[in-house]
Amino acid sequence: MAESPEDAAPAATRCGFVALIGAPNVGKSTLVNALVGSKVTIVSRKVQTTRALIRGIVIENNAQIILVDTPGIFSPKRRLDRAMVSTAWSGAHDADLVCVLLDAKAGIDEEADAILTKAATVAHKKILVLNKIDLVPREKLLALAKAANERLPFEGTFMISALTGDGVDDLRRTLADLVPPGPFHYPEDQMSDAPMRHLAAEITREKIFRQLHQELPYQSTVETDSWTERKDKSVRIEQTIFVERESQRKIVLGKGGATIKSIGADSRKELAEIVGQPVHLFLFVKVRENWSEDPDRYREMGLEFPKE
Ligand SMILES: Nc1nc2c(ncn2[C@@H]2O[C@H](COP(=O)(O)OP(=O)(O)OP(=O)(O)O)[C@@H](O)[C@H]2O)c(=O)[nH]1
Repeated sequence: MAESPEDAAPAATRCGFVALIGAPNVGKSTLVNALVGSKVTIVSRKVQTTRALIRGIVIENNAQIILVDTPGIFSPKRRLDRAMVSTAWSGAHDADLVCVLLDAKAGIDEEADAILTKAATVAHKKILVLNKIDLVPREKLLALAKAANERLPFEGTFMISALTGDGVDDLRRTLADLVPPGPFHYPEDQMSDAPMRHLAAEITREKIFRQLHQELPYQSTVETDSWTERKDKSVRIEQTIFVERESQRKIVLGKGGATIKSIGADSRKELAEIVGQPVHLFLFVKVRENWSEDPDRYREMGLEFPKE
């Protein structure tokens, strides 16, 4: 976590880390985007798209809220999955405040049940956030809020729709009140400390997800190799997509390179919007057997490499 001298800001400011904890697909990334008001993490219909901790930063009144968007929590089987889960929980233990998100439509299902049990072991203040209220009648929400509050003590319960923005302002104000007093950790104009290279890799990965619907996306990763600002105010970005097998490389390339071309075009368009300047994107596809067992790839994604 960033350090700044105690006297760097007036005493009236507040600043803290808020971890979002919830089952895959509960809407954490959508909520981060709604709270921050600009796209900082990728959103996909497929589960477990968020692999690393990506923070969004919000200023509300005199408070700086640093959001830690954790990977979805689920029962880990593969090594990569275990890394994601332990990263998620270490985010919760390091934070000043924890938001436990429940999908209002799904209610307390098996996954939510496991999360509530584990959340009870986190010592920090916790807030219950029932998301997707646009999909559920009011009576059901009240019953769910009651059931969850009976499981563990929450500082407050919020019923929101991260998608429509309903209730999000209220939640933001409360988070601002609850983070501890202290100086800002980040410059005020900084929306996300996720390095642009990482965000750029996430965007390309999102396009791979969208275009290749089978098993493949889970066995691929993207790294940004270079990011060069050019004299004509455009930026040249080179990225490598790693897959595990030659057959997968062929799928990513597509017939005559059609698939990779289309992935690149989509990604380039979105990157240009985000950076606000023309982007030249170069994508390479490499086979790296067992990349999901390679500690270096984990470091690139901001994850700890689990020992077993
Ligand atoms: N109807 C409705 N859909 C929502 C809401 N919030 C999120 N969603 C949808 O739920 C899906 C999952 O949202 P994400 O934000 O990617 O979920 P996540 O928890 O970050 O998922 P992981 O990264 O897999 O952990 C997306 O299709 C969102 O559009 C909401 O308030 N209402």
